[in-house]
Amino acid sequence: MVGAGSWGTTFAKVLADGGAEVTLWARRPEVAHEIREAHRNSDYLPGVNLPPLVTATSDLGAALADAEQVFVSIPSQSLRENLEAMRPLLPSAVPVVSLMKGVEKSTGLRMSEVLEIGLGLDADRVAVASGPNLALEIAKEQPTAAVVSSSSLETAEAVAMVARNRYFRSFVNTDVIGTEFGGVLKNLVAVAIGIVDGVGYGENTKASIITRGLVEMTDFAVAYGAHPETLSGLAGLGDLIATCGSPLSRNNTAGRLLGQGYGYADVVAQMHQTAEGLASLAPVLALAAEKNVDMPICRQVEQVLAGTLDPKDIAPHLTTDDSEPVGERTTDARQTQGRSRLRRTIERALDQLRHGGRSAGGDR
Ligand SMILES: NC(=O)C1=CN([C@@H]2O[C@H](COP(=O)(O)OP(=O)(O)OC[C@H]3O[C@@H](n4cnc5c(N)ncnc54)[C@H](OP(=O)(O)O)[C@@H]3O)[C@@H](O)[C@H]2O)C=CC1
Ligand SMILES: O=C(CO)COP(=O)(O)O
Repeated sequence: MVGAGSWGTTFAKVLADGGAEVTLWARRPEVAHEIREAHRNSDYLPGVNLPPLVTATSDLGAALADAEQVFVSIPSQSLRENLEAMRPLLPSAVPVVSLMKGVEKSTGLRMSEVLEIGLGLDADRVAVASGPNLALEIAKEQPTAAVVSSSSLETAEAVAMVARNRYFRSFVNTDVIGTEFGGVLKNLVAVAIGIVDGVGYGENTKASIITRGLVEMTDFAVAYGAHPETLSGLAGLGDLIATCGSPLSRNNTAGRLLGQGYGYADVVAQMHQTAEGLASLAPVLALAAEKNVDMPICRQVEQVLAGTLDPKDIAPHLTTDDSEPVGERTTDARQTQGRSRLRRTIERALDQLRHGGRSAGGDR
């Protein structure tokens, strides 16, 4: 496991509780020492005991030596700088799994793409795992589920087999784009919900934004080739509900601070853990513009971050243009939607034929 923050450490526990021997790589020797000697990571998971099958090192080579599967859980914006060191140390032919939920700011690439390029891997060796997975709840062994996705079903199943225990169930699919973008995009909606919480608005506002947020997530991901059912699954709707509903979410927390009137710099200074949504917002909006996908909620979050929108003006009566409510599309828009829905239905049918009657999307 590359990364010993809250998620890397928790996922190491998930794997170990399923019977795997796990070596965590921590960049700080003192973190590795505490995990090795005291079976704790008090910086990130206070009060949680780690199983004996989890050990740790700050030597990347020692962590990767003889690994049968490699999981990566560091902040998305720091992935690229770590790959050069990882590349010569990576055992050949093992799956590499991204647990990260961001896109690279400078390129707009998903984390699986950065792994493929930076480590020189075939897509079939790369998998992503995503779902409603708030680390602290899982570290306390509260039951949940996730999706492991790879363009190779065999790779996804091999990883899911290991990432499974009495409180953690892994489903599989081959819709990497949908699974990965689900995790990225729910963070942006969670920031919006945090802003709403911070302002003091109630459940109607939040439900409207969550529901419309899911539409934005689906429109965006489908425009990039995702299957819409993946966005209704654990990696989309599931994670959206968990992240928007929990004060444990760092994205939600960052939003709440913005809603309470703190500026972007203050929020970043107050966050001691990774809030991926803040860095993913700009590249996601750039990608959305490339495909003509309207993302009014994300745009409003961007304006709040930039200080050009008063947080209390964030609202579900969002418009696609100055006059048009988001959900009530014009006839033209409906016709375009109808056409793209037909195209998606045909693509799905073809995809099902390719996958022996099963769609690549959805959680299985
Ligand atoms: N926490 C959660 O509930 C979940 C998180 N995720 C995703 O997992 C990923 C990691 O997040 P999470 O573990 O929560 O983050 P944390 O902030 O808890 O931990 C970040 C980890 O990455 C290390 N790190 C920071 N900067 C670098 C760097 N430049 N190079 C190498 N290592 C670095 C930190 O080391 P140090 O301690 O030395 O700073 C720490 O071990 C994110 O993409 C997040 O979206 C996904 C599902 C659930
Ligand atoms: O991805 C997560 C839950 O699935 C964690 O969300 P935060 O990064 O907002 O804490």
